[in-house]
Amino acid sequence: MTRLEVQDVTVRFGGVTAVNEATITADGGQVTALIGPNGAGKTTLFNVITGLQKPTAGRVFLNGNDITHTPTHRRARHGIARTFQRLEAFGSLTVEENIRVAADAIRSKNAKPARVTRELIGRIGLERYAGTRADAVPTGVARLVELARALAIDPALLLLDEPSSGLSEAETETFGDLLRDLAAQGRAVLIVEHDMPLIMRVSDRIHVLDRGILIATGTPAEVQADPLVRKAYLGEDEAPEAGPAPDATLVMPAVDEELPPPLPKGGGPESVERENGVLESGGPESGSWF
Ligand SMILES: Nc1ncnc2c1ncn2[C@@H]1O[C@H](COP(=O)(O)OP(=O)(O)OP(=O)(O)O)[C@@H](O)[C@H]1O
Repeated sequence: MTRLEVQDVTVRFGGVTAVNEATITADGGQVTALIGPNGAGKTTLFNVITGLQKPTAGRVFLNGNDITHTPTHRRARHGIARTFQRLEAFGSLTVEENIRVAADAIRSKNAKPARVTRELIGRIGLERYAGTRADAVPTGVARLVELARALAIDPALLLLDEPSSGLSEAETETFGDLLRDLAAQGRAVLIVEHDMPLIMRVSDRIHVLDRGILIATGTPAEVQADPLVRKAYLGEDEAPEAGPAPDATLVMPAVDEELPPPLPKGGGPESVERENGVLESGGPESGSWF
């Protein structure tokens, strides 16, 4: 079974310590979440796992093998796939062609790229957009194209960076089910996401980063009841006294009351946002967490 281990990873950018001795794991068959406020170091840690960012210190292991210095393209061959916060699909290619390009990369595994592409289009529900240019589809659909492209290499470890931004409520619901299915297939799914109801619903385990430091790891209920996490959510002055673990379903409304409401979910086709031809994530830019 797949196992990712990130051990004591530190990343410094000049005087900024983006990640500070963080240790996290992600296992096959599970959805693992990495959450934290803006600037907590989540994307930096993803970059370390995929090889885009060299850690200042610490190591990364996949199935016990040290991949800390393995180049990004070789990590992909080892079964690590990733989607980005800022969408990366080829705008001038159709949705189908985008997926096909990725599927072509696994020829060596004896899978037929055309069949893989067709199956993914059906499975992710992209039939309607298969012939549409990727730069002409709604943001939510573009996110699903990213996911399909990542799945085309049949990854053992799937890293998703804010995959639900731009999805409508209904699309998010379906997306959550899809994540559970992917884990049920034995994949390790590691997700960075600001949509807390989604995270609490789909995650087996959650790691919480705050200013580069791992402050908690546990089940959704454990993490929501953790005094340090609640302090990070509510701010220094508003943190409640540490008390008995509240029921997970009770925590969310309480937290919502304390913070500004989250940005609304993208509304499907109407939520397309583009800048210089690049599809935007539409993700939350505010400092609010829940
Ligand atoms: N290339 C870089 N050079 C300098 N500082 C950086 C760089 N990349 C990230 N940082 C800083 O490192 C810290 C962590 O950033 P990171 O993007 O990893 O956080 P994040 O948790 O993913 O935030 P968000 O939720 O907003 O995406 C921030 O203070 C950020 O400004």
